[in-house]
Amino acid sequence: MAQSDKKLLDQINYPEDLKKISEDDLIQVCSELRQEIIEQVSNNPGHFGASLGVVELTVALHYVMNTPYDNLVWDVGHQAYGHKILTGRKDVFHTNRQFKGISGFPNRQESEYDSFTVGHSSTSISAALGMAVAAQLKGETDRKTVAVIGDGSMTAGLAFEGLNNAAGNNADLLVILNDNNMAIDPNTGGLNNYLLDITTSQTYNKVKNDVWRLLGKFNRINPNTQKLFQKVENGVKTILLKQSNLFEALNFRYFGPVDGHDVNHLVKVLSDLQKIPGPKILHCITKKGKGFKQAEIDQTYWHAPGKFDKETGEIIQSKDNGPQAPKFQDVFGETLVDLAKMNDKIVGITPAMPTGSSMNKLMEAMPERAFDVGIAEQHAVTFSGGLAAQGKIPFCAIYSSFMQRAYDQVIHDVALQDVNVVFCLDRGGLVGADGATHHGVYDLAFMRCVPNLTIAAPLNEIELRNLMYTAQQENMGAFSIRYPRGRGRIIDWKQEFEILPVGKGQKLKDGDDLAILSIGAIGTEAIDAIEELEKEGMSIAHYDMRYLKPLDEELLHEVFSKHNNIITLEDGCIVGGLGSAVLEFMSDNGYQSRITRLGVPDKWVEQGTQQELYKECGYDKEGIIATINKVLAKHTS
Ligand SMILES: Cc1ncc(C[n+]2csc(CCOP(=O)(O)OP(=O)(O)O)c2C)c(N)n1
Ligand SMILES: CC(=O)[C@@H](O)[C@H](O)COP(=O)(O)O
Ligand SMILES: [Mg+2]
Repeated sequence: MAQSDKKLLDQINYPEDLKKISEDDLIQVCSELRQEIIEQVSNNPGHFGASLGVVELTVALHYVMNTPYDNLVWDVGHQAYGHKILTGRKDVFHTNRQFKGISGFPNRQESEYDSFTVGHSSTSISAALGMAVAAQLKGETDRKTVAVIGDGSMTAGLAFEGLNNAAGNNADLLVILNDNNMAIDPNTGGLNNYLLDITTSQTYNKVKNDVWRLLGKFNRINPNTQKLFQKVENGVKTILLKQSNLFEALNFRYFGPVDGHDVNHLVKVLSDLQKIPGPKILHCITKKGKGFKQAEIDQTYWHAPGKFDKETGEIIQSKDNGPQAPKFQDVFGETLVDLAKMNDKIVGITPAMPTGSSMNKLMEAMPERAFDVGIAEQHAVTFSGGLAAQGKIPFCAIYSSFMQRAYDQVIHDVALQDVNVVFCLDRGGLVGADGATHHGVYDLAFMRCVPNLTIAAPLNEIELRNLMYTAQQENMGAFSIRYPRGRGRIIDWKQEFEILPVGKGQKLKDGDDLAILSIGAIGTEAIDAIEELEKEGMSIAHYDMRYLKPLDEELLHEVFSKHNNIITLEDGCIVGGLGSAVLEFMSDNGYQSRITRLGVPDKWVEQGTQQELYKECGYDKEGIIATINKVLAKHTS
């Protein structure tokens, strides 16, 4: 049997095992944990740089805290791989993000060490505060609560709502600000500049050192002299306030910045902070990708790389199967640049996803007309509303699942204003390995009930391009276009622009036995299914609705007058989307066909490849064929 090179990590399955290791050996534990993450993720891709950056913090936290009794809340959770490995999941970590495997994010259903299910950013402070207050109410005075939040996630309004509330109620909460000066792309905005300032300012650091010296003394002195300490500390605090420390001004005690890669120092600091009650913040400076050269250099790429060689860092390319169709996000990015050249009213907005959404293409081509507003979906939408109120045409690109956070802004600050904002909802539908927190399956349903909003979903890349072209025509109002994660099928997609009339779908093919009504790119699964069934002599009609709102009623009258059996197909929740809209149409118009709805059932769908998940939900090619056969077997005899 091969000798393990992880002698210490091999002995650790749970934090109680970690606690048996001597402080002197913690550096070695960190090195082995880092190596484990590198080996696992090189072979089974996932989030990488963020977990490498918090190895020392993770080890120190589990060394000092009494988890799971103490609550440890990770923000986003993409950095929690080390946490998972140290809390009972080392042996199953190779199934990370896979179908029926473990989740890529902390998940309450998966482990008692995951105190909160996460995936969307900036929830940690509010959730941790809730836990700290609950502990207070239950009289659990010994129970500690820690939130770990990145500098990127700290830019969201929700994080500040949590800070504001925490400061007002004096609960025992430690917020660890993991500052690596990066989001997925470089972090932006005033807070980012502020954090850089307090990290580098000489005067500030002198005051900080005084605080640490006092803290050291505090641990050695007896309780009777603590009052004296507090007096001195209040004096220091006043100086800090004079330095305009934002967190101090919010009534948090601010400590740091500290080196987030010095595990022994972190253990000491965290132990010290456990003795200080009330809301406090520890500012840790870390490097995203720490310990893997390439990941430290190109931090955006290595946020979530594909497979790579764990020794050399070389990316392992998938087999070359000839020219590939583009990713939908790239069709969006390139088309936006083309349109912005033609129409000078167009501007682009992304909440912290320039690379993921391909807004970076407009940022490169026309930097003055593209805005990365930080992780701030609500602001991104209202900011777009303001731009549009002054005659601009904002293309606001947001992942469908993150748009959930900005629902009121869609209604109140765009639709109600009657302005021309184009929402480009990327990752619409099941997204795959990110799982339940990230599936973009609700937008069709939650957008459909908003008045004054046009809702479209392209069948393919050419339609995406043309819908974007259509949406920026005069007086189009609020317009939402959703498209999936990944690639389409059309290689030659850059064709002449064409207007796709609002509220008009298309008949893709005639047929007698049954009709499929689909919306969006999932329609290609129906195309494949129909092709297969035609070989067996079946005749299936297929309509691509293209617009969910307004619905193409003319087309629907045609469908209902010809067909008794209709299947609706959408890569979205079955409650409230296309299927529901078609049922409403049928009822309103007195038709009596049989409608079978295919889409995401009313339950949580976990992680897997997109194909595995389409299958699980019954709307991959085989699932569609099975449904057609079932419907026809039941109703044609
Ligand atoms: C509401 C929401 N918007 C966007 C994202 C996408 N996202 C995931 S991680 C991340 C960057 C987070 O930056 P930071 O908190 O600094 O963590 P780091 O990756 O630097 O460790 C973003 C934008 C998300 N998960 N949730
Ligand atoms: C953690 C997080 O929210 C992002 O990193 C997300 O996983 C990105 O998804 P894509 O890979 O689809 O860009
Ligand atoms: Mg960061």
